[in-house]
Amino acid sequence: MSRGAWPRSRAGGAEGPKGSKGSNGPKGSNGPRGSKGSEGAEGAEGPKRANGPKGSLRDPRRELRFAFGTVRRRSVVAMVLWSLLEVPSSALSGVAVARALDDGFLRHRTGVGLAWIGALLVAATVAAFGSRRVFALLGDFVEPLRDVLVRRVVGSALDRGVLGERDGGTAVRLTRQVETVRDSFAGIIVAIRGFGVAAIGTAVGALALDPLIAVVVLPPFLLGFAVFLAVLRVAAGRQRACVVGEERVSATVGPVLAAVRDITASGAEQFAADLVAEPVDAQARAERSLARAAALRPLCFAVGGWLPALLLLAVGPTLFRHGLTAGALVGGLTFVVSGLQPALRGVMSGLGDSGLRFSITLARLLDASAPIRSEAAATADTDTDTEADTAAQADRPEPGPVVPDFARAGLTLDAVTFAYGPASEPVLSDLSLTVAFGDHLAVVGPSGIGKSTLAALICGLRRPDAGVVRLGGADAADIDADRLAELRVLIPQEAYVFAATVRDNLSYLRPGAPDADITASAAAVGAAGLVARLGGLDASVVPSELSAGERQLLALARAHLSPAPLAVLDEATCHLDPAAERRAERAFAERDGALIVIAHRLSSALRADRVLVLDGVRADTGRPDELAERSVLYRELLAHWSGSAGAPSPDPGSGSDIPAHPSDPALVPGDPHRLDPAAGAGLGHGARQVVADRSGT
Ligand SMILES: Nc1ncnc2c1ncn2[C@@H]1O[C@H](COP(=O)(O)OP(=O)(O)OP(=O)(O)O)[C@@H](O)[C@H]1O
Repeated sequence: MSRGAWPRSRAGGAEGPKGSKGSNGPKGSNGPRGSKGSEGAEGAEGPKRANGPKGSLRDPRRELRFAFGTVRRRSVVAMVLWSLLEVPSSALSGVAVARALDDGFLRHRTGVGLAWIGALLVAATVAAFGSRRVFALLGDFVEPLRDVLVRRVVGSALDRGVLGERDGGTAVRLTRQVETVRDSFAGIIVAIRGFGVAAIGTAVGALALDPLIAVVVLPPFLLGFAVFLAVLRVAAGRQRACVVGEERVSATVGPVLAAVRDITASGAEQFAADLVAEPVDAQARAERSLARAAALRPLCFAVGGWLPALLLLAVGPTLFRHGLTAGALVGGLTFVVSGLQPALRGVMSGLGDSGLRFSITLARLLDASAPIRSEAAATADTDTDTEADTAAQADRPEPGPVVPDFARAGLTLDAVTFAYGPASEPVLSDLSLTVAFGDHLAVVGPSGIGKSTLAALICGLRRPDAGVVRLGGADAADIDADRLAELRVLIPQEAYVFAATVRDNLSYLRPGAPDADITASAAAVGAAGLVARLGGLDASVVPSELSAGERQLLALARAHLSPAPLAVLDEATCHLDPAAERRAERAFAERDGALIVIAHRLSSALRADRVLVLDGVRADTGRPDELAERSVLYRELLAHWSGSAGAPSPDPGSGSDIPAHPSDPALVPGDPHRLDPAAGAGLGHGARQVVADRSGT
């Protein structure tokens, strides 16, 4: 038996195994949350790997847990429900053949025989419909995994960059490996699902046809599968040993070959040969051991796939004496040949090939992209053990799980400090802020001052180096991803839409939302016209055919519909014209909950109840009019914005319901280049003053 039966899966296929040593496992997927000093935080390349497998290479369950942890429960439920449509076809296959023979063709009742065959065709059509939906659903399984991995790889590369490590193309290679993981994960899902459908269908069908058939056919089938699982476990371990052995060989042979002239000159040939011999022998042993495991795979198929058929034929004459009909015997064989054998073959190839490729590539990927945390964060954590910090934590909430309640506790930032690297200046320092349920806060500040960083901290995407961000009273760092998604929604500047229906895009954060709610949210943010033009909720979205403004409108509608009480708009309306922006912001302000707008236009700031001005590491908060009086930076920003207020960037393709002409209250009607002093109504004194100043009145 060639070892090809257990393909030599390599990390990332063609890219080869280059991951780093093992790590102590994934600690989340959203950025730098891993523990300092994890082995995975070491460089991802080079001879360090010669030290052999650590951590993850010993435990494939880690990869499976990681992958399935990204799958939403509703996707699993949908997959199971659609798969159920395939069970009748599987169950009917043997039954229909048996009845067609016994009740139809063998009694010269052709019509009855054809009717059973017709019933089988109908069931197969229903099954085909179910399969189609199942394959369409595959994306819901694999895309979240890919997103999590890409975020992790890119985040890790950025963090390493900040720490001064050279990337050397690792991020690109790892990103390619992400595709390998995604495809092999899909292979695993398909294999497991197909096996389940065939096993359940055959069990139900065989019992319905004649329990004797089930008794003969199912035990060897399950035995073959059980043996395969046991062999798979062994093969996976040997596969890993081969990968590691290969790495040891290359790490040892490489330096020896590079030094061959010196070795010859110093007469150290024997020493060098001994040095290389051990890893080469170990590698050969690992390969032979893998080949032996590979030889067991056809045996498993023989037991699970062929033994049931042989047994059926062997005991057939005996069963006839117990009332088994010729049709039932043929039906039983049909179950074996058209149900059990393909299912076993599929699961063997899915778990044996895709499974091993998945497990090893993902293990490498997780290790090589293990999150690293800034020194500052690590130091902060270490310091928490000190007495001083114990005292400082006295006013933290009671220990124990806090159930976040945004309506009660809103958002608070307590003395938050954050820097992108240990050697970097903090972007935010000692920032405290409270946003209650119902608040509308605008965040303003010069470009690069830290507004997006603040948004990421608020949303729990980054963890402060010092201080704490609390959402609904709970430390955002302790809230799991699903709960976080229920608490806050972040709409970034680059809106994300995906190739699916308009409904899928809009209800992504609130699956199963009624159409009326989806339509209401679309209308509220000004996307109703766009939805209508696209062809309604069932129309397909082709992301590349949408303008940036149209993508923003869809993302805004999706966020508006989400159940999260806190909405954070990080320049999320920058591709809309001012009127469309005003409408979208108003929709969010009127929504139940709190709104934080990272403002990029004067009007956004003036509309808010309060404004947070970020100025270097300093910050000031107040009503727009108060700030216009006391904050030099805020006045400068207003002046800068009002100077360029006439340069709105309406997106002609935004599809907004609102005319593209800017009708912002702060702009002179018909003259987008000037501010309207009359617009001062509703604005504070300071803001009115600025409007008046800038409009020359
Ligand atoms: N991932 C990162 N790694 C290192 N530095 C970063 C990272 N992201 C942002 N920065 C730096 O942190 C600072 C704050 O960036 P941030 O994007 O939060 O500013 P901003 O106020 O949102 O800017 P803008 O208005 O231009 O979007 C900038 O100096 C930026 O270069």
